[in-house]
Amino acid sequence: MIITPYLNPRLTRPLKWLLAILIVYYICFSVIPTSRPPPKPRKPPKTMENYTCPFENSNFVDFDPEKMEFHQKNATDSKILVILDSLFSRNGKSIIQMLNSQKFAFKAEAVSKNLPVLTNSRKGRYSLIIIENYYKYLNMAKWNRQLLDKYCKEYKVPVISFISSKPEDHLKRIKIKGSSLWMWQNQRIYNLTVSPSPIHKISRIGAYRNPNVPSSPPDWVLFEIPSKNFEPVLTGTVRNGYERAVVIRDKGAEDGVERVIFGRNLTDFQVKMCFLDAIWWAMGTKETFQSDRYVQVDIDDIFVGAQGTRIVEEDVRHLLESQKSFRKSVENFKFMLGFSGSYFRNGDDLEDRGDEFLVESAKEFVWFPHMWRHNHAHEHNFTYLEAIMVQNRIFAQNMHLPVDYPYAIAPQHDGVFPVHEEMFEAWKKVWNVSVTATEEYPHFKPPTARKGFIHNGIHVLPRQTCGLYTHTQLFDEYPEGFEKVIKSIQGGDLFFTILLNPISIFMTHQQNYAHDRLALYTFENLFRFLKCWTNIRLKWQDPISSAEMYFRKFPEERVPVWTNPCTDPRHQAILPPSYNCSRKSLPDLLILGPQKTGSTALGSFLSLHPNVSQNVPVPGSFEEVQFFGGQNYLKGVQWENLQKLKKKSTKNEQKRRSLATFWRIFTRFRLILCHFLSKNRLKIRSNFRYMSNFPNSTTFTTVVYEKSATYFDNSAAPKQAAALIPRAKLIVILQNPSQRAYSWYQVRHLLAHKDPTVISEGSSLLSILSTNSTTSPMWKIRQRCISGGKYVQHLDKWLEHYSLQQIYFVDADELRNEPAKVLTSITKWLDLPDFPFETHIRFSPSKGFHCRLIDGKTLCLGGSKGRKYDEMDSELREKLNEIFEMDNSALYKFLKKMRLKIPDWLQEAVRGRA
Ligand SMILES: Nc1ncnc2c1ncn2[C@@H]1O[C@H](COP(=O)(O)OS(=O)(=O)O)[C@@H](OP(=O)(O)O)[C@H]1O
Repeated sequence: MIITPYLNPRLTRPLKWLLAILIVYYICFSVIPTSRPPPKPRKPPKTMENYTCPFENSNFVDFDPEKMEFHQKNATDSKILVILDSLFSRNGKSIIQMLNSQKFAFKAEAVSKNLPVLTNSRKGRYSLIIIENYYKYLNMAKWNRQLLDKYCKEYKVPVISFISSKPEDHLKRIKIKGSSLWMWQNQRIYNLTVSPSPIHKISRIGAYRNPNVPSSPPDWVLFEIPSKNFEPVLTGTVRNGYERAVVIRDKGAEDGVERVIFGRNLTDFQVKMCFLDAIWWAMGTKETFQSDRYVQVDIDDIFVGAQGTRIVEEDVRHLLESQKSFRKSVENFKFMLGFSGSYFRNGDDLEDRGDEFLVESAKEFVWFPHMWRHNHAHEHNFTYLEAIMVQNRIFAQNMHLPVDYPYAIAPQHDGVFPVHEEMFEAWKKVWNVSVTATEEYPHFKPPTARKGFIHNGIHVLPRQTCGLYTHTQLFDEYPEGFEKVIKSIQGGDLFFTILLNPISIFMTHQQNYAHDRLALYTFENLFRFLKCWTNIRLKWQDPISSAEMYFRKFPEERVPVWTNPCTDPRHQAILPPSYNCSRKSLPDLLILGPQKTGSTALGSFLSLHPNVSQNVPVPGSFEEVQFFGGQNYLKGVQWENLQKLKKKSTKNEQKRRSLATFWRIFTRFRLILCHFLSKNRLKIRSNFRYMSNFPNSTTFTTVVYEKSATYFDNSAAPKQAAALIPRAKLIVILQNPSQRAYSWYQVRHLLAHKDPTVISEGSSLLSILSTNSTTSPMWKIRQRCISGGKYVQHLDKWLEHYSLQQIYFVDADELRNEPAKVLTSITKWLDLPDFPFETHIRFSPSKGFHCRLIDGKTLCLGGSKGRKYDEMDSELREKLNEIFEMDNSALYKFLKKMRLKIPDWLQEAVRGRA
């Protein structure tokens, strides 16, 4: 017999079968569990004492909003001047945050030898002056102090200031310079009480507490209350029982200047509330001040969460009970539940029952959609997003979830800001969404600076956090201890979030309502604390009404302010992969104009430099991008992308519809399909529009410029440009405004032949300029004609956002007569290598202007630049010079003060009128 090294097939076949059976058995009974694991033990609900108001039974005078008083000012702009000790001081930062949150216009400056300009030609620039350090105010240079006091008296502008203790100073009782007021420093107080002062709006008069923290040093500053000329706003009781003022109002009887002086910084919540009251007293009116606060609590991802962390039936019952009891503090209160259907019944048995009970109680809540799963919008295209939204909608229909409002929240706010156009489009198509909320606009931090915006018909409201995340589930395991939650509720961040925002939309998660129900404790106690200490009325309203109210109150926020997503790590993380932050795609230089000053010539000469590139020509807007302050800005940074998408939408309408049906039928195979779709998702994604105007800018050694002569006198452009390209350099061309207006008129005059309603033929510039009726269409033309020449007025706006060092001024006459010289100076300023412009620019006698010399050919600008028309007659010149007299004089003073070169035409203009 031959023994082979191989086994006989008759033997191996049964072995193979046995092995196969074993594998199948293993898969069936080990990898795929036959039954769910038993529910994990759950934490019992925490039994903890709720907050009780220390003066619950005291008889305070009821707050009457009708009786509120506000400070009456003379003619001033509604703006605050803030003079800070330094731009980085802690108290200074708190002041700025408060002003930001209340959306008051303000100008903050570090204290310096020079006071900022306080008036313009007609009125005062500021209606409140906040000085961080009262000592600096008292010891100001005599002439500055006189100037400031005179301004405050004349315009009835109050001063708010802070005085702090000097721990090393042995003097306790000090007389305040120039006043009958005495102060005590380094004091400890045992009772802090809200005095009956008309300054209070939010603080409840009579409310008191012992603010003493045993370990804190005795560092309060207290004021003696000398006479009726002074009024205590907050009082403190010292050890021997004397009452002194912690915040005092100097009614101005002694020197005509009203002041509110704080003997404490903003670290104490009662003092901080008092500061809020004081700024509203100084800046507000009965119409603008509001004591109602709207609170919306969203429970995001109501079905999302790991097994063992989710809500059960008993938690849902408590949610319902709390909702009812919250209505006693918050009018109409309703929890808003955000759902992703894919996770329904994804917990253990108890949790699945919890999900079912939620659905059974659906009509008790307000429901809003997320995605089908926890999908990150920026990773997907319109088709995919639409499909998963449809799937979630089918879930809602099947479960009879009442989705009553066109409100949705994107998982992790992804796609809301930075805007992912395709998500906005899908939202509108599937859910008809008109309102959403995000924490990311303009940036996550600081929360006090969060804003809203409207884009593509969707109202985006600011969203707030309240410390209730998926990882903050239990009382005893709260990061940094439960004390942090208490602090936040009792005069901390959470308390102030409600005080500072007319509408607070809070994000919470379902885990916060499970086990020991941290969220219910948090809101119950927050509402109790607010009721105890403030006069505010808490209310709930649906998000659509909130959006309407928000943008009615803050209409200036309607237009979004686009920022560069590459400068914010959180935004960078949620950009489509096609967006490449390592590629330079924004300009470093803006040629602002104004119109008709030679900006096209300047740009074309600058482009001769090998290290300079320009935006690609844009048809239909005179080759200019005209993004900032224009219609293109409203379309968003992705507007071209959207147009492409829309075209595709109509073409692919049929295709998508059938895809949605396909989804309905084959939901079980969704993951495979997701995978398939995600492979194709890059097909219709493209770059941001504004950025795609700069395709040559692949290297960082190149200066990329954009020239839009409409920017200079556009009031929205400075803010919008500074938000997107804060480090950009700017060029402004200074042309004699009379000449500039005349050149501008030539364009209008030519256009008039096509549009007789704008300027009827024969309307001379002189007649347009002589128009007095501000309601006539001619007045509009007049204003547009002269606007660009009011240099300082517009420069003021640019200088609010850019430093003077970022701006280069070109003399238009010099540019016209000696362009190479001007260009060489600009090259130096831009830190570019030298370039022999003189060999590339040549004067063309036929054109009458300098032109580029390229490959031996003279290339002049087109017929619309450097036109031939009659000289201005002397009457018109005189009229124009008269119109611009004040503006020219302001420009002269400005350039002189800043030690900048004064163009010859300006020297002459000012001398001529002297
Ligand atoms: N080299 C050269 N070639 C042609 N034109 C020159 C040049 N240098 C300065 N200028 C003056 O520029 C005026 C047009 O200004 P802008 O380019 O800023 O006009 S626009 O606002 O962009 O339409 C234009 O105005 P008009 O003369 O009224 O046409 C010129 O006076």
